[in-house]
Amino acid sequence: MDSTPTRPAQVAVCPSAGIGHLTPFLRLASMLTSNSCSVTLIIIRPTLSFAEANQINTFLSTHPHITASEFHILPCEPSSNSNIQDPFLLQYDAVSRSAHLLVHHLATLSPPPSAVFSDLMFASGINKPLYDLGIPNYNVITSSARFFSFMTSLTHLRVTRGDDVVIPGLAPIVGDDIPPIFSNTDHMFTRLIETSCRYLQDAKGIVLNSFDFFEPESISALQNGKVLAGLPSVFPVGPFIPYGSINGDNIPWLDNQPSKSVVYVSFGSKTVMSKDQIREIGDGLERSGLRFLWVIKTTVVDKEDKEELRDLLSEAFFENTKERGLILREWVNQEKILAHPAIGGFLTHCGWNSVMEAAQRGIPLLAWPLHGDQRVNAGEVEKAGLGIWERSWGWIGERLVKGDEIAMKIQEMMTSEKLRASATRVWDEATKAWEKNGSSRKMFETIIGDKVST
Ligand SMILES: O=c1ccn([C@@H]2O[C@H](COP(=O)(O)OP(=O)(O)O[C@H]3O[C@H](CO)[C@@H](O)[C@H](O)[C@H]3O)[C@@H](O)[C@H]2O)c(=O)[nH]1
Repeated sequence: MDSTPTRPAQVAVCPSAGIGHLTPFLRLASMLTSNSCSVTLIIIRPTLSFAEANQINTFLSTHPHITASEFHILPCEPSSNSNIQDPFLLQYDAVSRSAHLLVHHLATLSPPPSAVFSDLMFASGINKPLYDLGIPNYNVITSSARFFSFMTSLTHLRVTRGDDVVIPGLAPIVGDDIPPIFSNTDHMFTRLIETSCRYLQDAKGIVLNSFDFFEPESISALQNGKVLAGLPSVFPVGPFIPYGSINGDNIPWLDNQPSKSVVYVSFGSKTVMSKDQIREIGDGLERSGLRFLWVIKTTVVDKEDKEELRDLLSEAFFENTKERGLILREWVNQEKILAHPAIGGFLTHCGWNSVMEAAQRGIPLLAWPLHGDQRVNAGEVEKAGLGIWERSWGWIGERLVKGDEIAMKIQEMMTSEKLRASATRVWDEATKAWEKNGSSRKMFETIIGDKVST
């Protein structure tokens, strides 16, 4: 018997910008370190938001075995042809333009990585060089399998605004669910996604934060090569496992609410909506008569000044809901909130992390997408039985959705026995995926096995 001790695999984990991309990578880093890998976390500098900086600090303090290595990206540049204002999109572009420098940066790590887990935004700069160096590189996809299928298809199909998109192996993607920017091939973000996906073939594998039960059609079409021939192996290993103790305090108010009675309302880390729409949500929550925990964000990046709550909502609203509602403006610990027994439903924009976190807890969702992948994600939520989606509301901001409509849908989410049962089934299946012989666990073990032996 070979008595040589196996050296732990040296893994570099490379997230890109924004909490929605950072969080799944921190979870993955934690999962890898719990499975005997020695992990170096690449930290993009500068970070855009306080939330990211805090999350990284807390993560590193709770994971002393993980080494951090700062990677300074090139400055953001205003987009020449599409007038992009969103600081996160500009940051993705800067990450992608800096990606070739990451290869040199990785080479300076000591010991050098024997495997890399990197965000799709790095693909154009690192996939080919790492392939040539014989270092297995797994591109980690932070969105749904279905939206990923759409992104990879941009390499060969033209999107016409409003038209359904037909992808082999999948039910057509409804035209209205695709953000209009994807019909503009010159748009910086469209080019970024398309170019990145061209390099996927040089990756060792594609890691998805999804699981077989949740997205059977897309996962199987990706794995069988129907979506795109030449893709490397696809590993659905979701939901990524939360590592606990992220920043954000306990909310004692929740402890005093009855089981499954509270509607949690939050639209992710960077959502902004009009004041009128915020007032209508307030009206909806008031009319619903339900308890609620509402996280209001009025800035795209949390470093900007906040609007006074009293300027957003009326005195009457505060008076009428003071016994049953709590509004928070700061960063909350969503992971902890969703795990709290008082939470009975979640009005969400369907950012994929929020979807997977709700799946892990069996929390019924009411989907109201804002942008990007979120309408496609909402469709997956509905199909899997985790939530309901009122398509007529459109994207957030497309039309003013009135309080009475919101109240009706929230009540449906909170009272439907059928929905609660199907959401509980999703919870069971998400749990099973990570049990011994579960689909995600087996996939994860395959990656670890491949990597250690490379
Ligand atoms: O106050 C807050 C707000 C958010 N979160 C966490 O932050 C993450 C937010 O991620 P997500 O729900 O995916 O929303 P976004 O930040 O909007 O995510 C971006 O990234 C996702 C993954 O690519 C995409 O699906 C989204 O469309 C895109 O907007 C989740 O883990 C939340 O639990 C908190 O803990 N506290």
